[in-house]
Amino acid sequence: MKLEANHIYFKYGGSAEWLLEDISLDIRAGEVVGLIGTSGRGKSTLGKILAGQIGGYKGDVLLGGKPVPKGIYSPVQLIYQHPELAVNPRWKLGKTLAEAGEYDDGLRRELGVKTHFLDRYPNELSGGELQRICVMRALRPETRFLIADEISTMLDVITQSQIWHVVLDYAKQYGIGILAITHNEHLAGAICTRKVFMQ
Ligand SMILES: Nc1ncnc2c1ncn2[C@@H]1O[C@H](COP(=O)(O)OP(=O)(O)OP(=O)(O)O)[C@@H](O)[C@H]1O
Repeated sequence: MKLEANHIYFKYGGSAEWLLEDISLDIRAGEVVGLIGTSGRGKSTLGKILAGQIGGYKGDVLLGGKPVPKGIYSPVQLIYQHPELAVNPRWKLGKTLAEAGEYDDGLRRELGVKTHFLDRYPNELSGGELQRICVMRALRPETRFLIADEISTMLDVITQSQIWHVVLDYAKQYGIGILAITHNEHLAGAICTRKVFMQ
């Protein structure tokens, strides 16, 4: 199975020029594709389009040759650089996690998510603790592709490598394909099976 973006054109409202102009990209099951490019080039925007979080583009996003299903737990999961923007600030984190269904307790331990974190609101955790929960939410057997948008930039090197280790192991186990958006050439060199440059 592959996730593909075919001939995508997109601009934000009010802008005269295309931000994305005839962009095509595909990610196959089990691949770790690094998406690399200068700041402001539209990498995060493309990630959001692939994950179905932005509409109003021209072109197609297909999963296994069909439009990505909507209205259910999405098989294409996006993890953002800013975890605080990805969760409901008024919900305790246990509720946020439960929304996606039952969670895997082994995965919780591997990611270093303490059970008492789940009884707290997002502003009662550090950025790194919150990001671990967002990673945990996105790693489910139903996930087919993961868009990881600078997911570890706010973490120290040890935590960064611990989290990527868990993500890559999980992806391998379930044949998940990953698009890793990063500025970090060292990280891309260590984790990616292929790199795509947006210039
Ligand atoms: N919601 C929005 N409305 C209007 N313009 C936006 C919006 N989000 C992003 N942009 C603009 O679109 C351009 C591309 O942003 P995007 O975040 O996709 O780039 P990027 O390649 O991921 O950048 P970086 O590497 O700095 O994260 C930027 O010029 C940004 O200011």
